[in-house]
Amino acid sequence: ATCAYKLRHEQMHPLWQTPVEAPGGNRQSPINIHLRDSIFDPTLQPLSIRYDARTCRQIWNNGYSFLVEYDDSTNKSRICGGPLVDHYRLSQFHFHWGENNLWGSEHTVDSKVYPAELHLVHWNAAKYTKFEEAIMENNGLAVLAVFLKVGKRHEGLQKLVDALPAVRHKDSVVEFTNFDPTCMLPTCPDYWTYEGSLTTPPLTESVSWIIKKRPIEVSHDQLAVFRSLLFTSADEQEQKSMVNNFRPQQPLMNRTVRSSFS
Ligand SMILES: CC[C@H](C)CCC(=O)Nc1ccc(S(N)(=O)=O)cc1
Ligand SMILES: [Zn+2]
Repeated sequence: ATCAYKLRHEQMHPLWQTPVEAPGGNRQSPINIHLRDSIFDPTLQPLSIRYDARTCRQIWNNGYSFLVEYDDSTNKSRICGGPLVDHYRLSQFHFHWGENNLWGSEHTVDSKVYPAELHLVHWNAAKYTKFEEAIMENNGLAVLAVFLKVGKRHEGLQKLVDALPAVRHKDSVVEFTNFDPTCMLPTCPDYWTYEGSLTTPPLTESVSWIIKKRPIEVSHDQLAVFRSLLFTSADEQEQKSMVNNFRPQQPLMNRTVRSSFS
């Protein structure tokens, strides 16, 4: 495991080879979830998740991952409950993955790493008027994370996989509609939660993280299509494959991870 860990660190995306420490960060993400130190919190509510496929708008390659973006001008796609006090609107979802099936996730569970991790990004529409404002506030964002493991083919994901070749290069955008992210959520309601940050710049400490305990399964071939994307734009001569786009893990500092299950 240590050799894979070392190899994983060396393969990391150049952006992270010199780990970017947020100035004075004491609630940075991602982290390892150490099960023995997590605390069951019986006051945690069930998560209430409502997504409307009709709010799905486009998919684009931002040079770091590929994002599926939603219309967040209404509360049609939103989450509330769980550790959240307010309701949060879905803005986009994206993934982080490795160059192989040995690593790729940002969070780990007792140091177990998954080949990929899904992030559904929401912002606090009860307190703020737009995403760019919420991103700067300590209760501004809620990211729902789901681990991916390699196994049987994920039928719901195939529509997304089929759209990826159209956004192969950085800054390419295509219309992408009628996709309900509910199909990518495990049926098991169990999750961990902790207060953290964005895992890419601006690294703002504004995220309530909600991490599902159970992974979803995708096929080896589906994950391979993620790795066919490029970090580079069409006009750059060197084409770099988009892999290992995960941030190094950050110190837990004075934080506790709570679980919704005992
Ligand atoms: C000027 C800022 C700009 C608007 C930010 C756009 C954005 O959405 N950033 C983002 C979102 C989620 C994550 S993660 N990986 O889920 O922690 C990381 C970065
Ligand atoms: Zn992410």
